Amino acid sequence: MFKEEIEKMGLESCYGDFEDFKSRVLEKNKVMNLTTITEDEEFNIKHFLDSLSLLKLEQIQGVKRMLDLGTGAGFPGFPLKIAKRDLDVTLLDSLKKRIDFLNESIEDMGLEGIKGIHARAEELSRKEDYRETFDLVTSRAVANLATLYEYCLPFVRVGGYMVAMKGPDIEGELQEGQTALKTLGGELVEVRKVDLPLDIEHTLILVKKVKTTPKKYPRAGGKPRKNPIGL
Ligand SMILES: C[S@@+](CC[C@H](N)C(=O)[O-])C[C@H]1O[C@@H](n2cnc3c(N)ncnc32)[C@H](O)[C@@H]1O
Repeated sequence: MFKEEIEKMGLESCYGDFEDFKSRVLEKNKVMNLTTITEDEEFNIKHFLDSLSLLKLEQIQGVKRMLDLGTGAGFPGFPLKIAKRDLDVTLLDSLKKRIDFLNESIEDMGLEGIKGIHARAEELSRKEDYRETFDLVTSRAVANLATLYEYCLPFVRVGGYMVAMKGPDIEGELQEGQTALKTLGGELVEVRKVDLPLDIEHTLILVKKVKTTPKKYPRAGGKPRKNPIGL
């Protein structure tokens, strides 16, 4: 089923790389915690097809430099790089072992224009080389929206986008995140429902950066998570 789905997307030439990366994740998963999804087809759908659902957003087409924040075992950033070789991808996570695994995989697979960085989002976005420099910041399963806006938006250049990958029930989080979104210079563009095989329904929250983020954000000391803006 996966092969047919990626053929439909015109990505059949990438099939070998998807299989290669999956083997690496599953092999490493025996010695460290990378994913609870180990069954083949479930992995293909929940990790690969879900990550690739971002390509349905037309705003993604012109993106050159993207950051995947809280990438874990590389989702969605790694599959996006496999699918779009001209994309410059930074994979960010605060767990060093996961970033070490990703950098080893990048090297072994001979990929260029992709790197893993071990840091906390709130600290890295204060550095000049990273602040407001990305065309796109993605994030899946990292935090609630109000917190996530404070993690992600400082990295996005004005005119760029952030996409939060969420489950089906998102209304409450969207409401709660409104103050944070406005404070940090974001504007909600679209809430797109995505249907995946096995009747899985996910939601993509597409936000545009319309104004620069005030210098005092993100706040230090774990505040974005403990005390989200507006809550
Ligand atoms: C539940 S995992 C999700 C991983 C991946 N995005 C996925 O969907 O499979 C959340 C990841 O976010 C990372 N993370 C959480 N807070 C972070 C922060 N403030 N800065 C960087 N990484 C963070 C964690 O270390 C963890 O690997």
